Amino acid sequence: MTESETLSLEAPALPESPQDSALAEFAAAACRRLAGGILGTTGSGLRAVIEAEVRALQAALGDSAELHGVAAKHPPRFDRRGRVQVLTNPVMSHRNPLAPPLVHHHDGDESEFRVTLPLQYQGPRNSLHGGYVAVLLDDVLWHAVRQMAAGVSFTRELTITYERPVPLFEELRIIGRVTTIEGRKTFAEGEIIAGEAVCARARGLWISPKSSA
Ligand SMILES: CCCCC/C=C\C/C=C\C/C=C\C/C=C\CCCC(=O)SCCNC(=O)CCNC(=O)[C@H](O)C(C)(C)COP(=O)(O)OP(=O)(O)OC[C@H]1O[C@@H](n2cnc3c(N)ncnc32)[C@H](O)[C@@H]1OP(=O)(O)O
Repeated sequence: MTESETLSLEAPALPESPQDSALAEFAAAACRRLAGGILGTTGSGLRAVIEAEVRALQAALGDSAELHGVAAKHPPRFDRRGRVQVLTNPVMSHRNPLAPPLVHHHDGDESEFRVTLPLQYQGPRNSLHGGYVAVLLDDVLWHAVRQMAAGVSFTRELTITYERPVPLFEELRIIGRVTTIEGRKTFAEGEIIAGEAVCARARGLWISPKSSA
């Protein structure tokens, strides 16, 4: 059980209604679609994309049936001091339009994301921007470390090897695993795989600050 799950049980009430949490994630999804549409269309196509999302948002704000029964994946929680906490992570949070909607699995010392990335992540034509390659690997390795190491650890060193372009528009497997734990230091490695091809590899070191170990 994560820290936030434990704290939410002690909380007297949720900081916003379940419908508003669902609305926030719906709005984030509309922002993602808009970002792809603004980059991927021009002229009348562009106007159609914008109009469709504006209409969808207006309908959702008007409490349309669209959101009934939809549970937010990352509703706000209370922390230990009773403050509202929103998951802002730009890779994981369903409430953050910058984060692609990915599926996360964890098994033993390994974490895996599955995601298909749209146009707004493009660097070279039809390929993922190299900085975002590092972002994804940093996050998946951090999740593997988080499961295995005591306390919260921070990325101290991260080395990326770009083997071949990471494709957009097809499902990627992004994998991280812990290799060694030495006191406050946790070493991890991983890769991004498209089909059968390893496109990028990462290895790095995470350190837990003295106070949190
Ligand atoms: C979705 C679920 C969420 C649930 C969350 C719940 C709680 C979450 C709370 C926080 C969430 C945080 C992150 C989550 C988000 C993103 C995940 C991705 C990860 C990141 O995006 S995170 C941001 C980027 N990151 C930083 O912002 C770090 C900046 N940095 C520092 O804050 C310090 O740098 C620190 C603390 C890292 C270390 O500071 P320090 O002072 O403790 O370190 P120190 O120098 O003492 O080294 C200790 C020992 O490591 C050895 N050592 C050092 N370097 C080495 C090397 N290269 N190779 C081999 N050994 C090495 C030394 O030789 C010594 O070894 P020895 O102990 O044996 O002497």
